[in-house]
Amino acid sequence: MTLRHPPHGSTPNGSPIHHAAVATPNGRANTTTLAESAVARCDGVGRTYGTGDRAVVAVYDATCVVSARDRVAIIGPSGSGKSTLLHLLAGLETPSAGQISWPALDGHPRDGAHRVGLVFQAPTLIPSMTVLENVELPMLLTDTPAREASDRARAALDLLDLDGLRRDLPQELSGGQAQRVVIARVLAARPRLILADEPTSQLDRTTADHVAHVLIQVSDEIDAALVVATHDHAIGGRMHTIWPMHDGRLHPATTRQFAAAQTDRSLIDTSATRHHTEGDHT
Ligand SMILES: Nc1ncnc2c1ncn2[C@@H]1O[C@H](COP(=O)(O)OP(=O)(O)OP(=O)(O)O)[C@@H](O)[C@H]1O
Repeated sequence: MTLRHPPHGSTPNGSPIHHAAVATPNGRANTTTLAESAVARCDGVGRTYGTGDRAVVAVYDATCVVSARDRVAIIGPSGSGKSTLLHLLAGLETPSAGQISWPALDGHPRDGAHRVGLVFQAPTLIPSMTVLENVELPMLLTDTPAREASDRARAALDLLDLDGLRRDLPQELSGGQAQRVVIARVLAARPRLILADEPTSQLDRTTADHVAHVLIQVSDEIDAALVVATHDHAIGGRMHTIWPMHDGRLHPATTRQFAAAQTDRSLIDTSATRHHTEGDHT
């Protein structure tokens, strides 16, 4: 099977490694390979949908590390594989090739307590439940005592200035309020890794900026790593690390390179790109 686009940038083993960028006192970015502190780690991960002439490689040979408290933005055109990579990192998809591990989560991204928190493009709230009940629900489903779930949900809603909306139903909320309720739900569950897929794409500029701010504030509050797939430069500019993605491939870059990436329309063009293959690469 061949891809239309050849690999970019490689390491001795042929795979680009995407390390966490770590700020240092002198302002320079260092890299870290602390495998034991990795919240999530991909080694040569691929995901192919379909087979034969219809096969599409959504993610090809991705090697990357998300460390504790990282702030990563995956930026790329529509169809470049950002959502698929997030789903792989969440353990919602199984790789067709390579391996994903979650060393700092005891190897289990979704078992037991809420180790991975998800924020999607459209707020995912249960329409028949109040705001408070929506925030409590995931904790109750994982056997958190009712009193504790209620306390944590109320505290999360307070922190996000949503305490006045506790009894409201999702249909009564604006888009920005609903997305903040989803973030409150993540905050209350205290995951180690937050994965957000275009969390601000349906919001106006002011609301998007506020939601982005809140998402980062919440990640700081609970010491979680944050990975956001986005076209939104306002979010990208606030992250430690940028992972440009194109045709299913991750390209190494850090925030220092982001200014250059912003002028490269190939990284932010929203036109769809697909990468058809002649077979399965696994
Ligand atoms: N379940 C699926 N079955 C078949 N093809 C899929 C599936 N999910 C994704 N794809 C294909 O994989 C490629 C990557 O899709 P993905 O949604 O990951 O890209 P993306 O960068 O998140 O796009 P967008 O920014 O539009 O959300 C696309 O060509 C898409 O059509």
